[in-house]
Amino acid sequence: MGSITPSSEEDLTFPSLPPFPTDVPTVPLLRISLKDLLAGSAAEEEKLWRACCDLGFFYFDLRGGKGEDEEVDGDGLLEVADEMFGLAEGVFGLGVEVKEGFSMMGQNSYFGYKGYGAFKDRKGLTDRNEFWNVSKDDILGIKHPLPNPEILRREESRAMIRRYMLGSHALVRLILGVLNRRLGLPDGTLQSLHSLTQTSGDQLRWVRSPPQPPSDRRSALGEHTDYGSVTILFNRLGGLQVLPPGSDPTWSYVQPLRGHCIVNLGDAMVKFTAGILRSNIHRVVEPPGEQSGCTRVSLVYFSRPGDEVLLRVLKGSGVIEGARLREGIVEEGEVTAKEWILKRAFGRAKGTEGDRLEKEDSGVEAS
Ligand SMILES: O=C(O)CCC(=O)C(=O)O
Ligand SMILES: [Fe+2]
Repeated sequence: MGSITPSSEEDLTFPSLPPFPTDVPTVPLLRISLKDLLAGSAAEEEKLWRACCDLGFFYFDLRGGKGEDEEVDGDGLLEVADEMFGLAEGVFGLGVEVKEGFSMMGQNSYFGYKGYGAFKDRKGLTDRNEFWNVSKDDILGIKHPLPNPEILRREESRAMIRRYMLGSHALVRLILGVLNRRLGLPDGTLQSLHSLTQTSGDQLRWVRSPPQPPSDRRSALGEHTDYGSVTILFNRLGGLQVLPPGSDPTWSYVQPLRGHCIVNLGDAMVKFTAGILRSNIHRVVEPPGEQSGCTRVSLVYFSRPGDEVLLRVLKGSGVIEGARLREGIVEEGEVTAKEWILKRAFGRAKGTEGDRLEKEDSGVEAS
């Protein structure tokens, strides 16, 4: 695994942070240019398709990418993502007791706060992160507002989060549009399963992991596949690792690149396409090298199918039907996205079997 070698005129580092080391294994994710994709580049579309089939992870270069309808706005999203990192400081800076008052466990809800060490991995080891989930349906007024601390009830915070969610969702729709075409599905199929106005488990998450004692280090966030559809991730410090497919896989870092987000597919896309698309195992460990002394915060948008969407192989595409037959997938029973998300989310809280993929079980925790 080489390291990312940007073309010489590009500086994709984060000047205010210690550098990402050059001597650790990294995954050479494909870099897709939003600008070129929007301009209709067939080569860019082909790269996106390959990345989604082969690894299920890619970099999306957001710089200068603006759609005609103004919904997709790469620079606008980069800007609001920056502001969202600022808001995260205020949210995590609240006292532990305040934060615990919004615990997702206490509320038996998937939204709100998860305290440091509240989840266990399969080996029973507790995590080394705290996170906060905010519901898209709350922010867009599709459901009534959930309990939130004052900092997240402020209209300026809600407006910022709304912009961030709309911007991320616009990217998701663009990606789904390309995949829909390549899969030969009837026009708009994937987009309609991920409509903004439907109730869904879509959410943002901030994840925060403080430095760990050198003598006692472990994953900050255990290995898992995401269980939704498309994840849009903003990283600044290293720590995210992917286990690439292959006979002798090595956990490899994803080097954060300024101006880019990281996109990965979740298990719902694998289900819908009978395994044509890939959701890859990943985890978060301490930032590498000189970065290990820093507190790591990441910003994630998880898009998921609408609550009532059935998690099953999609009809209407010969390509998908061929894959279903090849894989011998016979579907029994019906699971809605809502049921599936709750099962996967709370399986994880307990570190139980409930949190695993079924047939395509990768034997790992899900996120
Ligand atoms: O923090 C990251 O970079 C990744 C987070 C993640 O994988 C998750 O929350 O599912
Ligand atoms: Fe994840």
